[in-house]
Amino acid sequence: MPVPKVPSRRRGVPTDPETEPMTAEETIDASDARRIDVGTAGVILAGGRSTRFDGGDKALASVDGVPLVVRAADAVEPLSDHLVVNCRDDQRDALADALAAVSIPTTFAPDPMADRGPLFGLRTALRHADARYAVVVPCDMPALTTAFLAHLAARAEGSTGAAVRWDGAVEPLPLAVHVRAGEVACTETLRDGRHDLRSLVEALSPAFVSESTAAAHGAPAILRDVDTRADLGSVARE
Ligand SMILES: Nc1nc2c(ncn2[C@@H]2O[C@H](COP(=O)(O)OP(=O)(O)OP(=O)(O)O)[C@@H](O)[C@H]2O)c(=O)[nH]1
Repeated sequence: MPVPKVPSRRRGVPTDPETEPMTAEETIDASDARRIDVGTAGVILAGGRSTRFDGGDKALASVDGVPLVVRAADAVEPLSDHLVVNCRDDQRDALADALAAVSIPTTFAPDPMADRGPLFGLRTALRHADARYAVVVPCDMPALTTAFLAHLAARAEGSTGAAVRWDGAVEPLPLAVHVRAGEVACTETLRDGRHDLRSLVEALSPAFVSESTAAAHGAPAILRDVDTRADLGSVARE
């Protein structure tokens, strides 16, 4: 099956990453051609600094005794052939300890440069994904359900991906994305000087889950993220 075409947003400017000059950091390894293009990867984005979360990495903070990163893994694991965890190098050991019980193969994908934002982190993760599609979740959305992610993944089939629109605005995470199309769109978006996941979703032009379907799955509660200690407390009380 061909890679779904990512709509080009830059008229008159070459946008093919195979022909456009690349920085060393963007060079795609030749082994890409041998990468597997079937199945689904679960991707957890965990490379943020948790600056609003008073003390420590929020990915390791617990709700009902279960670390947020483990909740993220539990949600994507039933849909995935393998798991890719994007993080910084210095987070890796603690995250690996927390995720020791994950039963599918798990790859850590540390960013070559820290603090470049979640879009950069997603591209790093997609480069480690041997799969046709990836179901991407942040480490800090503890109420996400496998059932909702399964719906998102099903919506993505045959498209560049699927995302959620809530109250008229794009919610860039969780996201189901065609791995190769996603890599191209991440690279183009970063080259355009945009570093946010909403710009990626705009570039991908994916399918969208309707608000009524999202609501039937428990939105907005399932989409609540944890930024602060207070957020953690209120999620735990629900
Ligand atoms: N790889 C990578 N991921 C990031 C980066 N910033 C945020 N993320 C991830 O993106 C998702 C949303 O993160 P935010 O809550 O907006 O940011 P955060 O850095 O984790 O937290 P704050 O420092 O409080 O803003 C989380 O899964 C983060 O781990 C980054 O610079 N690199």
